[in-house]
Parts: sequence; C-alpha cells; structure tokens
Amino acid sequence: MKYAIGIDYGTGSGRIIIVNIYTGEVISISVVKYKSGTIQSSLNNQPIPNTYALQDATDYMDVLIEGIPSALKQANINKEDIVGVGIDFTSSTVVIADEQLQPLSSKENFKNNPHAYVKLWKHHGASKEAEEMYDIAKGHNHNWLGNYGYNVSSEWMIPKVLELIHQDSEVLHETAYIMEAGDWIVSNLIDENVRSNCARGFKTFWNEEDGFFYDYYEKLHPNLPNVIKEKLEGRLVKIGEQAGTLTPKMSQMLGLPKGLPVASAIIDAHSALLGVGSIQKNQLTMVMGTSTCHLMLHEEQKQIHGISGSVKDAIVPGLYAYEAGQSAVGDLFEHVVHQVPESYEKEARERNICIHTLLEEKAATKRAGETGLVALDWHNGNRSILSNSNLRGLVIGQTLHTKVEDIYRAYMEATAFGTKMIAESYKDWGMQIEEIYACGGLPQKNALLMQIYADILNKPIHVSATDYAPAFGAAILGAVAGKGHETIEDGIKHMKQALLKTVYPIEKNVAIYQKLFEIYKELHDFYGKTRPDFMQQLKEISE
Ligand SMILES: Nc1ncnc2c1ncn2[C@@H]1O[C@H](COP(=O)(O)OP(=O)(O)O)[C@@H](O)[C@H]1O
Ligand SMILES: O=C(CO)[C@H](O)[C@H](O)COP(=O)(O)O
Repeated sequence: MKYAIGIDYGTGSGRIIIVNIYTGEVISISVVKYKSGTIQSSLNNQPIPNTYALQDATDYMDVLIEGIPSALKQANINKEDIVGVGIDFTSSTVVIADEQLQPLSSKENFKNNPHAYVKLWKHHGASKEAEEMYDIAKGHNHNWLGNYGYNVSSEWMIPKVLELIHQDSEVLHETAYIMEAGDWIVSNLIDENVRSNCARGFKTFWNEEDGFFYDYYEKLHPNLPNVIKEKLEGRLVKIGEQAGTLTPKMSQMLGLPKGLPVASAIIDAHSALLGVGSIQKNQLTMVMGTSTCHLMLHEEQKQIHGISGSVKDAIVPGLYAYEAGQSAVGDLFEHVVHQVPESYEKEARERNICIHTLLEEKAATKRAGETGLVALDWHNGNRSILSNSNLRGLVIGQTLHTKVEDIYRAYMEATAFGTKMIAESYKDWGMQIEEIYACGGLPQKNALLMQIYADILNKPIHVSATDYAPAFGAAILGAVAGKGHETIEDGIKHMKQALLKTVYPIEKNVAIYQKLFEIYKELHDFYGKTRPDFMQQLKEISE
C-alpha cells in the first residue's frame, strides 16, 4: 500500500490528511488550530489599525510538529509506505524571515512590531500602495494588467512589500526572505529557498516568460527592485514538480521517512480543484470557507475584467488557471453569529448545535424574498469584480420586525448575488459555465446556503463530499512529487473525492431571486462604481 500526506493551511487552522494514493481513502486526519488565530485590532495589547490582519508564523510550524505525529499515530501505517507530502496555503499570506528562515516576529526586539508578523491574505493595510500601483500600472505600456483583471489588490504580495518599505526600514533591513507562507513551509522542510509558480503568478507581478516586471517596479519605489532581487527571488518550482526532499532534521522532528519528497506549494483554493477533480474548462469551482474563490481552467489566456488573475500551469500543467473571489463569506456569517441574542445562544447550547445551524434553521422557515432585505456582502471590501478593499457592507429593507436570522439569510443571498456577478463577468469574456462545483469547509455544513446558490445562479450545484478538498489536492501533488503517480491527472483519477449531492434550483425561487438580483445590481453599481466615495468617506471618518 502507498500513501501521501496533504497539508492544508486555511485561515484558522492547519488540516493534515494521510491518503491511500490508489483509492483516495483517508487513513487519518489531524486538525491544529493556530494558537494566535488572526491578530486584529491589537498586538500584545497595543492597538493596530482595523485594516490589519496578522498571524504568527510559529503557529504554522506547530501544525507540522503537533499535527504530523498525531496523524501518523492515528494512521498506524508503515511510514516507509508514504511516498510524498504536499502543502497548500492561503495566499498572499506573507512571512518575513531571517537568513535561517526564522520569522522576525519570534525575535525579542521585534515581538511587538506588527510589520515583523505574517500579513495574512485578508490584510488590507496596503490599500494605498495598491491604489498607487494601479494608477502607475494603468499608464504603463504593457498588457499584463489585463491578466490581473485590470486591477491591483491590496491582498497581493507587492502592495504588502511596498507597505513594509514605507512603514518599517528596520524590519526590512533585518529581513532576508519575504515569502509566501506556503513557500516558507516547503523551504523549511527541504532547507532551501524555493518559490512556487502558483502564488508567484497570481499574487506577484510575474510570469514565467518575463520573470518579475522590474521596469514597473522601478516606477513604484527606488528600493523595490533591489528588495525583490534580494528577498523575493528563489529557485522556481512549478506545480506538479518535486521541490526537494525532507532534511534529516525535519524527518527526525516529524517522524517521517528521511529524504521524503516534498511538492511545490499550491494556493489553498487552487488545490481544491485537484481534490474535487473539476479540471475541465466550462467548470466553475467555488471554494467556500472564510472567503470564497471562484476558479476556472482554460487552454487560452483571456483578459477578464474584475477577476483576480490568470496564470499558466498554476493548477494543471498546460492550462491557464483563472481566479476570482469574495473576501468575506464564512467570515460574514460568523459576524452575525457574534450578534445573536442570549436566548439564541441558550437554545443552541440546550440543543447542542452550533449557532450557524440554529440561524440556518430559523432562516429556512422563510421563503425566498420574505425577509424583504437585500444586502451588499462587502464587509471586508470587494475583491471581485470591483477590487476595492475600501468598500463596506450594506443592508436595505430592514423594519422593526427584522430578525437576526433575516440578516443572516440576506448575507447568504448577497454572497450568492456576488458570485452571480463574477459568473457573468467570466461569461461576458468568453468563459462558458456549464457545471458548478462547491467545496471547502462550508458547503457540506449549510444546506440552505447551497439551495440559495442553486436558486440564484439558476444552475445545479455539485457539492463535494469532503470538507478537505484542498488537502486532497495537496496529497495528490505529494503523490506526484514522490512518483506515486506519473501525472497530476493520474493522481486525480485515483484520489479525487466523491460528490455528496447535487442541489437543483427551485423554479419559484429563481423568479423571485431574479427580481432581487436586479436590485442588488443597482446597489452594486451605485455604491461600487458611481459613488464608491461614500463608503471611502465612512472608512476615513472612522479611522
Ligand atoms: N454551518 C455554517 N454555515 C455557514 N458558515 C459556517 C458554518 N460553519 C462554519 N462556517 C464558517 O466557515 C468558515 C471556516 O471555513 P473553513 O473552510 O473550514 O476554513 P478556512 O477558511 O480556514 O479554510 C468560518 O468563517 C465559519 O464562520
Ligand atoms: O485569496 C486566496 C486564494 O487566492 C486566499 O487563500 C483565500 O481567499 C483564503 O482562503 P480561505 O477562505 O479558505 O481561508
């Protein structure tokens, strides 16, 4: 029997699975929550801006140190039968490290410095840098901005590097490596500075043909080209390739075979396509968790307004991977969970169910449209199709009878309307959508959510049976890196996970939601395009 390990680093936790590479059977699962979670509002009791979202990279190492021995113990297999390990990580989640790959935040003199910590993918501290980059990129004689959907997101790598250059020269001086967190994990496992084409292509202004866009970087800041050369370069390893092998120190620390092959890191949402097996063009895959990513594959590169980017070989060699997304989905539902009355908390405790389930149950008692609400799901900005992290949420139609579950339902509907905007942009630019897949940690947990998506998108939604689609994708890459399978396609054939169900649209709901979508689009275009300054002003006044 042969096995592979897949390690999925999500926003709140790391998930480790050991998988039979011939059957896709999960032998064991280990989940390790990040001890410091996401550091927001304050760091060590010192206030930090509300736009900051930081993490502590030592938590990522704890996932390995605690999670792998636990998964091995549960699996009770001969570890010599493990052929390889793959890692997927949220992105662009940026680690600041010294020559020994130690995170600067772990050093005594930097432990209270926010710029020494990981800038999580949803960190919006670099919005001014992103706006400045967009203005300069627009005037730059190139065509690559179209490959990024004609936008620059503050969630990407270069705005976060510029923020560091602008804000903290001392941290920058002590920094040897600025790395995607997935690359940082792989580089620690093999003791070499390597960089994956996946996150590099999507989150940094780089493509394999041209390399880094140094002529553009020079216009942004005189120091930027050197910072990129000195701190972001590293041996490129592409998806599907082996990055290297486990060092003796790591194999001893983790209890894994010496010289175990390690795959190049992949972005978490992109890895899910491998785990689900949705790698045909005309398939839209929604990876739904804290956020949602909307991914497609195509043999051509099209410049699609409002998506986050398109990169060749980033998921399946030979195909362009396309990504769009929404920065707050599970996070938005969680926001309501924290606002329910004590009576709801009491009821959930007594029935031993989570608040999400209680809210879903209460929200399901109403028919489509009965709340009388329409919301904009922009509580953490709008990633696609407006790419504006200064935008804010909105609910219209509230009365004195509006309940918290009505707001919960309105947010579920709003995230589905936002997905419809993305799907329409894909279709407007020549990407036909014939099938829709849903995976990630959300779809299996909330039946009402998936029915709302089927009704609003007016398409059947194929729901993956596993909560761990990204981890399965990482395990497939680990199996290929370790020559357990010759190609990614072979790995998918043996290891992809089954579907749980297909949710079909309900005709009467489709008609009601089409009316509500027309209102959503009016609100979207007014607050997102005609007067985005309203929400910008509210943000500035609040700071
Ligand atoms: N039953 C539910 N309904 C809606 N959202 C949920 C439910 N259960 C958890 N969530 C949300 O899902 C998100 C976690 O998604 P998951 O995919 O597990 O993690 P990650 O985003 O770290 O990969 C959290 O934001 C949480 O609020
Ligand atoms: O932008 C991303 C991918 O390109 C982030 O990795 C994703 O949005 C965060 O993932 P999750 O919601 O699962 O935590």
